[in-house]
Amino acid sequence: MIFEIDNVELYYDEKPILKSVYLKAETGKITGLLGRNGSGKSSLLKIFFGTLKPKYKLIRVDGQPLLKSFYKTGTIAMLPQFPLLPPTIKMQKPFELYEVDFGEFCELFSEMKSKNNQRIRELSGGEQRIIEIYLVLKRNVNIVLLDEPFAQLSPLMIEKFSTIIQKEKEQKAIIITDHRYEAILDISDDIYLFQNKQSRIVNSRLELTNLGYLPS
Ligand SMILES: Nc1ncnc2c1ncn2[C@@H]1O[C@H](COP(=O)(O)OP(=O)(O)OP(=O)(O)O)[C@@H](O)[C@H]1O
Repeated sequence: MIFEIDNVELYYDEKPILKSVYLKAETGKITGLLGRNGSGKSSLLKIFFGTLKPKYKLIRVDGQPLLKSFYKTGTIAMLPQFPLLPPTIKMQKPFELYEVDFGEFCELFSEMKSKNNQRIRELSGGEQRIIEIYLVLKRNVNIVLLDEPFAQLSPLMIEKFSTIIQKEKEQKAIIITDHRYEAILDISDDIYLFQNKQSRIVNSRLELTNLGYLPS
């Protein structure tokens, strides 16, 4: 499947944030978004998901315009920057809500198995994030949006999730943004740089340096 967002125009209090932004994601591909702080990456993900209304945008799925908020279709999942899970529920509960196999999770993350009776608020920030990323990635949807999944993860966890993301892309389109640009460059099939309120495809690390995103 091909997912496109086109002609995005976003203003906050009349201040332009995004202008004529275009982005494409495809089943079988990881699309990485890079850009300086405040360049509009999170806003674009929220607009795609449907929780932020811009002045203008057009979303197409396999060429057909999508006329309702994407999240209302039940075919998209998003990991926002902020915590997703209610703090008082027990760790195992959201697996039922998201219809994700808890046993498989425990096999992959054996260190989390003994914590299955703990409440979300009793886990570390990184442990909570591990559960959230896993749930969003494993949901039965067509497209997954990940906003800074790696921010609280240790290097080994970043590697582990990079592997899971690469496996999940076989059935899904995945859009990911993170300031750990090495990890993003490693796993992404396509990279967009957000700059000057616009998005552009970049093809090499040198281009990212020449465009002033990476230090020379
Ligand atoms: N609710 C809001 N009201 C007003 N301005 C906002 C709001 N949310 C974001 N902005 C502004 O919009 C711009 C883009 O923000 P956004 O969070 O999309 O950037 P980002 O590229 O995801 O940044 P970061 O990498 O730092 O998370 C920023 O200048 C920010 O100050």
